[in-house]
Amino acid sequence: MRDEGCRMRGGVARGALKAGRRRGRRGGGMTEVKVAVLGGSGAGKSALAVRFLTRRFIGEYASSAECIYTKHLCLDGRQIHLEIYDPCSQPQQGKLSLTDELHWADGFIIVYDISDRASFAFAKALLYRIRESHAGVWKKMAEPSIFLVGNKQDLCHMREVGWDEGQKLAIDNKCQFCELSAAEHYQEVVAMFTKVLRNITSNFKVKEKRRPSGSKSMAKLINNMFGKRRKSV
Ligand SMILES: Nc1nc2c(ncn2[C@@H]2O[C@H](COP(=O)(O)OP(=O)(O)OP(=O)(O)O)[C@@H](O)[C@H]2O)c(=O)[nH]1
Repeated sequence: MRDEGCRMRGGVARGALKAGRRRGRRGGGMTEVKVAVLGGSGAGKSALAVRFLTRRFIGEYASSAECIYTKHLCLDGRQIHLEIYDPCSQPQQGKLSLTDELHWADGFIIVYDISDRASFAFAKALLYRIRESHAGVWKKMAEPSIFLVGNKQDLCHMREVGWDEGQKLAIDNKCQFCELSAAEHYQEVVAMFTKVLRNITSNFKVKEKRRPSGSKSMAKLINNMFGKRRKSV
């Protein structure tokens, strides 16, 4: 994967989520990929996104503003315009709406902190909400790509959530799983994001194959309308 720089758009994220529902192709042969990083407060959402984008772990991150980071990169010869949505502090109680996120994102990274059981319960609720929506309103849309991440593996001496619990939750929800530390495992963070991007772009390829191109479908329509008539004359 080749890195071609990144940019951050803060404050306007909610509006951008509502506006940016176009999927897949972007001008200039770019593929547009949108990933939402979700999880309980303090699970390490910003740390993961910033680590991937800048290689740095800076320790403290503003949690009062949601933002969308953008990055251009080249993956498997494909130019990608990546947008990463990082919400501000997500309350671990209350009703989960996620409507905008579900509509906006092509894929989700659900983060919990292995030293905080409440964050694991919240990750479970998020997965349930995504699955539930997909089975309902959005069932005609492509299966979203989901990666469950147990963060803060460097704090395993304070572990409250077992590796096997994370693995089981991922299997039950048909998603990928890993444990890592945004603080200490840069390569693992990159590998995880790369898997998410590969998964999403291969979903796009399946969709492209299934859907006939504009000109082909127009030809089919014309054929259906006039071809049959010609036969009967
Ligand atoms: N030890 C350790 N601390 C981490 C790791 N990742 C994040 N942190 C710390 O956990 C705290 C919360 O990290 P954030 O990235 O702000 O978490 P967040 O989920 O974006 O938090 P909110 O925006 O408040 O919801 C910060 O103090 C980070 O330094 C990690 O891998 N290991």
